[in-house]
Amino acid sequence: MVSRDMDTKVISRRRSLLKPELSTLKVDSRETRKNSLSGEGKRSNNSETNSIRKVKKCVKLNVNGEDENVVKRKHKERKTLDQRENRKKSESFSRNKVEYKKNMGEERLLKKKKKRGIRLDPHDTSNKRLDDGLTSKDNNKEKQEDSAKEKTVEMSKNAQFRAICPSPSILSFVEDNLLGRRRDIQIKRAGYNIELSAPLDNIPFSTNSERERIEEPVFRNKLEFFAAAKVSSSFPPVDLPEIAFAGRSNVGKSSLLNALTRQWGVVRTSDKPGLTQTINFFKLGPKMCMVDLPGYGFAYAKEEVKEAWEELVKEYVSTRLGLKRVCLLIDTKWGMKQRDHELIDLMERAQTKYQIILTKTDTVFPIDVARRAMQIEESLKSNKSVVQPVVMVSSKSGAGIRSLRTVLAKIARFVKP
Ligand SMILES: Nc1nc2c(ncn2[C@@H]2O[C@H](COP(=O)(O)OP(=O)(O)OP(=O)(O)O)[C@@H](O)[C@H]2O)c(=O)[nH]1
Ligand SMILES: [Mg+2]
Repeated sequence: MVSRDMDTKVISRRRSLLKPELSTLKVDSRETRKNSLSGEGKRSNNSETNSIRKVKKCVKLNVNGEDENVVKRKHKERKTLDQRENRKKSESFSRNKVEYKKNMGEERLLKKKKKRGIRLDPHDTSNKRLDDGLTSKDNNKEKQEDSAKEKTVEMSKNAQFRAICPSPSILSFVEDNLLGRRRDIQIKRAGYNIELSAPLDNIPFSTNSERERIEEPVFRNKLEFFAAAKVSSSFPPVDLPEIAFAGRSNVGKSSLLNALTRQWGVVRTSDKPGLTQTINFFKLGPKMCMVDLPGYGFAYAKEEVKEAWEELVKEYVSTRLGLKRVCLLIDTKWGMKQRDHELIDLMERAQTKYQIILTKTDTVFPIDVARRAMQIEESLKSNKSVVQPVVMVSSKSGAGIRSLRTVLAKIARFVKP
């Protein structure tokens, strides 16, 4: 009985926590007590225990006397709350991580920038980082100023070039020989067969090939290679009058030899500067010798090797006894360069006869060919060893080749062997 009373008491104490059905249970428990006091039989007693059991089934109490369902619910709620908090924390952590990385990256960049900004004394010669910091800025400024100056000089050079008025004789020569960049249709209309190699060098409509049609008999001879020299001691003995072809690398020296003799491929050519690396001697019949010189200036070769070629060329043009003329080849597009002037000075001092040949005339407009010829003729007016006029040619189109043959054939004619 005591235990039963205790149960009912606990139930009433916890009624606020219980569901509505519990209030009915409370009524039941009161009735049970009444019944028990009035001494009613076992039946009522049993019904009371049954209802308590029912309550016990619905409401499980834990050790502290708390309802387990409620505790569970609370626990669940706390758990979900905790999970939410954890998620928030992890999100904020990853966000922070990204920000941290960003900051670190910026810091590193700043550090790098700071490194570049190290100020160094420009007058301290022991300092090896003169290109850093302020000095580099100064250098850049200087460079920019220099390049701007160069540009203005270059521009004024171009302007000066465009202002040249070629003489009527030069202009008419350019037109008559179809020098300069021409369209195939124009060459065709002039009566030349554009299917032939170097068509402008041949008789119009000629189907006869190559050497037989050459107007200067000396150039109909076979071109024969007979010696190559890397040093002056290996120059061959002087037997014949020599005509040498000098100029910057890739200017078209070897190609011109082939075009003059219409013997394509006898002298090797290449679009890579620096192919001819020795002084090559070719016999052209019993009366003349043609000499192909290595080029100077830019070439695919080591610096010391190029210097050796240049020295060899200088020695040849200033000391060779049999040398009757140096054809100094100049690219029409680029004109004369520093190295060309150096060689001219040397030949002036050595009193070696030389003539300027403008090459690759097919790469520029006819008016520019005339301007370049005029410009060079004017600049060399006071020189003593130069042979005028400037000759204009194109080994590719054949323009001007016949005129050059005429000039060179005269040398062979008048020279006594
Ligand atoms: N468009 C055009 N190209 C030419 C002419 N003459 C030569 N070339 C080209 O220029 C390049 C160089 O010609 P080369 O005759 O080997 O020149 P090089 O002066 O002997 O050169 P190095 O032996 O290196 O000093 C080749 O690709 C030729 O085809 C020309 O009249 N017109
Ligand atoms: Mg060559």
